[in-house]
Amino acid sequence: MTTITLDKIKTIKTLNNIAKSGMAVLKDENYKVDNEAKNPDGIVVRSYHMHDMEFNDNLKAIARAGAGVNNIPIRACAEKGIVVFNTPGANANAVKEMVLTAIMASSRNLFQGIEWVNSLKGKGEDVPKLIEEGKKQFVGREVKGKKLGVIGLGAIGALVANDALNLDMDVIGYDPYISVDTAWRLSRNIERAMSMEEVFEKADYITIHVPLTEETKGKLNAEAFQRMKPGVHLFNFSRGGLVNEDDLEVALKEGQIGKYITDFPNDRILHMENAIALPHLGASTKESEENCARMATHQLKDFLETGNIRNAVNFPNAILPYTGKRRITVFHRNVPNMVGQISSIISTRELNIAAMINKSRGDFAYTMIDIDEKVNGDVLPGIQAEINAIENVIRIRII
Ligand SMILES: NC(=O)c1ccc[n+]([C@@H]2O[C@H](COP(=O)([O-])OP(=O)(O)OC[C@H]3O[C@@H](n4cnc5c(N)ncnc54)[C@H](O)[C@@H]3O)[C@@H](O)[C@H]2O)c1
Ligand SMILES: O=C(O)CC[C@@H](O)C(=O)O
Repeated sequence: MTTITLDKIKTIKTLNNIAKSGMAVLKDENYKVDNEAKNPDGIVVRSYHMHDMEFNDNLKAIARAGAGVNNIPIRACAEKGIVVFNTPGANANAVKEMVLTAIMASSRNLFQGIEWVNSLKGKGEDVPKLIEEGKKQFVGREVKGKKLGVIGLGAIGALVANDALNLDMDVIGYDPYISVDTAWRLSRNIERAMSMEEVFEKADYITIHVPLTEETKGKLNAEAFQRMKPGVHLFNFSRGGLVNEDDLEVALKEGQIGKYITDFPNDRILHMENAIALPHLGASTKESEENCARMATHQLKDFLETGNIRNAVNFPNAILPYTGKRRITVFHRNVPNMVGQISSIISTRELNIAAMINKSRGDFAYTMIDIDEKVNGDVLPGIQAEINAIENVIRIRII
């Protein structure tokens, strides 16, 4: 008979540096953090590229301490019943502060100004005179009264849009998939664009805050640049892949884009004039790293211990108050009659279902069932085998 091991110690592997206060959440006798582990139950990650990784059969969840999940093969994970979490909003304030800093700094030519002043090192007593003579090349413009276009009004975009109003900027925003919660938080003084093109045409500054997906990849291209006001400043604190670099190079050369400020440089970008490159610092504050790490590890722990799913990106959220009784969790495809088949396997053993939840998201679904009595361990392998044999079941876990 197969043995089902319940309540064993869970091994966690980290693929990036994760804030200590986050890892402290997993510091108890039920967890072992081992970064060399070959068969971890859970992985905590930031930007580590996971697309080429092989996942072991024991891996149950990946917790991304951050927002973007383009470094993780989330569909392939769903196919294996591996839940991928992220931490929505946990680093949004850090990125917002960085974007607003970048808007002001680019407007006043601070980046180039500082570089030039540093180049005067060694000029001795002439430095003050040279500065007064040379500063005219860095005359900037004020943001007050200019229009900021915000593409993507999620956790970061909404904060940027609201706060830009306090800098006396006019703000126009575009997000066809905006959530109700975010819409409530947005100031009514933000103009609503009906298309991305409208933002391109109207804004003096454009900042993009959308995930990198098949839909958004390369969205900022020649066609987009041509619609923009000449000399526009473009801010990309989301992902490099949103921009077509061939087209960007031309637009910068021709002055159609006045400045491109990005958190995602590569060698090519470093060679482009008026491209200002930052070392992916948007979320790099102590506060944000701790927020993300704590949220990620709490979600991971809760899932490993109770099966509850909060803030997954490839499975639905599903929360069923945990009673400590036997819980059967099943990942399956989103097709009819799965709940019926699963529950009949339980009821034929005359076990009473105490609570149940079934949620779906796209092609995938998740069912949790609590059994009333603490069942004899011998019954469980049979239940597991029968549920596993149902067509369209991806994975079963008994807690
Ligand atoms: N530079 C950094 O360090 C850093 C830090 C955090 C996040 N990010 C990046 O920023 C992105 C956004 O982060 P967030 O926390 O605001 O995420 P979020 O999920 O809260 O917001 C994304 C928003 O984009 C919208 N959207 C999706 N497709 C769109 C489209 N085609 N057109 C317009 N809007 C669209 C969504 O409706 C959503 O409101 C992340 O996916 C990540 O790639 C970067
Ligand atoms: O982990 C980081 O430092 C950056 C994270 C950021 O790019 C995100 O998408 O949340």
